[in-house]
Amino acid sequence: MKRIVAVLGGGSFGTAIANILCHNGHQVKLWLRDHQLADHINHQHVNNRYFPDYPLHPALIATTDPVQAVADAELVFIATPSKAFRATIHPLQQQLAGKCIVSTTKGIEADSFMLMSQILQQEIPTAKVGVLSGPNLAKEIMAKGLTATVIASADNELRQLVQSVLHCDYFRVYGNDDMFGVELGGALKNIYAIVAGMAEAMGMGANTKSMLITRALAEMSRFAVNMGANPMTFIGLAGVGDLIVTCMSPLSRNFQVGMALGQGKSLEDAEAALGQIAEGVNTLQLVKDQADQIGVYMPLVSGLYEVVVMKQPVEKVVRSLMLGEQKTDVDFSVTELLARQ
Ligand SMILES: NC(=O)C1=CN([C@@H]2O[C@H](COP(=O)(O)OP(=O)(O)OC[C@H]3O[C@@H](n4cnc5c(N)ncnc54)[C@H](OP(=O)(O)O)[C@@H]3O)[C@@H](O)[C@H]2O)C=CC1
Ligand SMILES: O=C(CO)COP(=O)(O)O
Repeated sequence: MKRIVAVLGGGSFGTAIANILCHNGHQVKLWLRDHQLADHINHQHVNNRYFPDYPLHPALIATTDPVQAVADAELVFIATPSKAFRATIHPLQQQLAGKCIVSTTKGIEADSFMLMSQILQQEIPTAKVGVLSGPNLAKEIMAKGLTATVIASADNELRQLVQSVLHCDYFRVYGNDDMFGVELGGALKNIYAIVAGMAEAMGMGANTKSMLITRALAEMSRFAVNMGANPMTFIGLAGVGDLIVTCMSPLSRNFQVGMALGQGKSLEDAEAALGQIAEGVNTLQLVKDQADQIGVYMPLVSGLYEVVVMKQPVEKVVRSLMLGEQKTDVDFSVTELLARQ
């Protein structure tokens, strides 16, 4: 069945999602800010700022008018950076009321420590809300590389709707009802991708990378469970899956920022050279403060904070991490997990 869908945010991920929706025969409007880029997409069928090498589906309509973009849509995806999320939806409160709205944004709001789904519930209380997250490098999706994602929502109808509009022979969509855990996983893994990029730039070996990814998973799930997430979510695509892809692929912008830092560049230069969003930089500061407040042990977050914010030499921080107090390997026992069910 042909659906009317809107995507707000015509950067890398919004463009990739809009293109799949068109590929699947749905009527799609993509909202973006830049008039010239919108014209180019409508006439040349290429997003020449974010994906100059990939043709877009010719049926994709770009618009710079957000009201027009969402007017007839029953389903709306939001793919703006977390910094711009509330400002994007606030003026559309009336138009978005009662619709199915899915955030694809992997970040946390500064000051409030709110996730995007929580902002949606606050700004548009009548909406049905979901979150799309997983190991989803936009460029690989544009290249039709085989990919899986997770739609998380408490609303079964929304989960089914999103599965039906997005799934195709190169994009598989799994469901999860732990929206909080899925969304937190997507935000947290960006921090560890920066650490992994630094390790890569410093020439560290496979043992080190494996240690980093595994301890990152332990740390992010410990934090998320403390905040109310289901620990099982972290063994899924939106947990360990997304952590692996962003800590291993040079396509990850967070990994690229880490690489630049590891090569001795300043954070400002690293972000400027990227020209796209790397959410992990803001998330680091917010999670460090929150972890300190609620008393969760997060040595990798603290170590990265020491390097990036406190400007401590990376060698000194690595040494103190390695020589830290001895800990157990796995935090959660099977008995404990079963008791949580
Ligand atoms: N890229 C990826 O592989 C994936 C990204 N995500 C998540 O999706 C979110 C968006 O990322 P992504 O698409 O990659 O980012 P990009 O940097 O590629 O694009 C960001 C988009 O948001 C727009 N934008 C930036 N600032 C504002 C603002 N203040 N108001 C309105 N629009 C704004 C940009 O417009 P303009 O071009 O005019 O600056 C652009 O259209 C992030 O949270 C990211 O973590 C999730 C899965 C995969
Ligand atoms: O979230 C992503 C892949 O799942 C994209 O990661 P980056 O934002 O680091 O590019």
